[in-house]
Amino acid sequence: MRSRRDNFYSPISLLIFQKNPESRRYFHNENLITLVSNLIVAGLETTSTVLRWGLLLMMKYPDIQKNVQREIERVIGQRQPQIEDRKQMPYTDAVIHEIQRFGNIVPAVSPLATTQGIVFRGFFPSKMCKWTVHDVVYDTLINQIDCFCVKNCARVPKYRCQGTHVIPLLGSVLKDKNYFEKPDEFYPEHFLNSQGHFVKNEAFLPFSAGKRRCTGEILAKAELFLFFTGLLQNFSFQAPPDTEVNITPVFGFTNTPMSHKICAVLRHND
Ligand code: HEM
Repeated sequence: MRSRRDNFYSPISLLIFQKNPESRRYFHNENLITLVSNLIVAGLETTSTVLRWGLLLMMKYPDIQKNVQREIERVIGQRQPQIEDRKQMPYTDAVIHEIQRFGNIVPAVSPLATTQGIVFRGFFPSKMCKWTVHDVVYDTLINQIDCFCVKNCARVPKYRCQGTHVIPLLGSVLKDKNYFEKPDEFYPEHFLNSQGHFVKNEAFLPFSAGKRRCTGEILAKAELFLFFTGLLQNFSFQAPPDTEVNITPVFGFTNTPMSHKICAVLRHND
C-alpha cells in the first residue's frame, strides 16, 4: 500500500522515477547511489558543522568551556565518554543543545508539497498569505498538518492548493523569543532550570518535525555528545594569539562558521 510518506521524494529520485516510473518498486544501482549519497550528505556535513560551531563557541566563551570540562572531570574523569554519561551531565547536554539552537545549522528544510486544500486556523487558503512562515512551521510541524499554502494564496483557489510548495524555516523557531529568553545570544541556560537540571524546550527543532524529520536524529545526538565530550576532555580550545573569535555565520544550505584557526591545547598541561 502506498504510505503518506510516498508523497515526498528527493529531486534526484523524482528524476529517476520520471525516466522509469516502475523503478520506484525495487532497488537498483541508481536509487542505491542516491540513497547512500543522501545518507553521507545528510549525516556528515550536518554533524561536523555542529561540532565546528561547538569548538568555535567554546573558544568564544572560555568560562562555558571550563564549566563543561569540570562536569567531564566530575562524571567521566579519564576514561572514554559513554552515551549513558549524558544523563548525569545536564550542563554539557544544555551546551550541546544551545550550540545546535544558536548555530541554526539547517535553517530551512527542503520544499514539501501540499497534498490537498485545507482550512488553516479557521481561514481558507486565500487569506493565508497574511501569516508568517513561522506560524506555518508551528502548525504544520507541531500539529502535524501537512497541507497548506504560503505563497500567492490570494490567487490560488482552495481546490488548487494541492501541490503548493512549502519551505518551513527552522531558524524562526529556534530564535523564537516566546520560547528562548535570549534568542540571539549563546545562553546554555535556555535548557537548564534554576536547579541546574536539563529541561526540554518544544521549540528546539533543529532536526525538523513531523513526517520528514531527520531519521538520523538519535545517531546524531549520540555522535555529538561523544565527540564533543571526548574533545573537551583532552583539549582546551582557544583562539590563536591576537585574533578575535568571529561567530558570524556563512549562510548556505547549512549555516557554517567562517574559516578560522583553532589552538587545541592538550589538557594534561592545564
Ligand atoms: C546534527 C546533525 C543533524 C542535523 C541538524 C540534521 C537535520 C536534518 C533536518 C532538518 C532534516 C529535514 C531536512 C528536510 O526536510 O529538508 C534532516 C533529514 C534527514 N537526515 Fe538529518 N540531521 C543531522 C544528522 C543526520 C545523520 C547523522 C543522519 C544519518 C546518518 C541523517 C539522516 C537524515 C536523512 C536520511 C534525512 C531525510 C529524511 C526524510 O526525508 O525522510 N541526519 N536532517
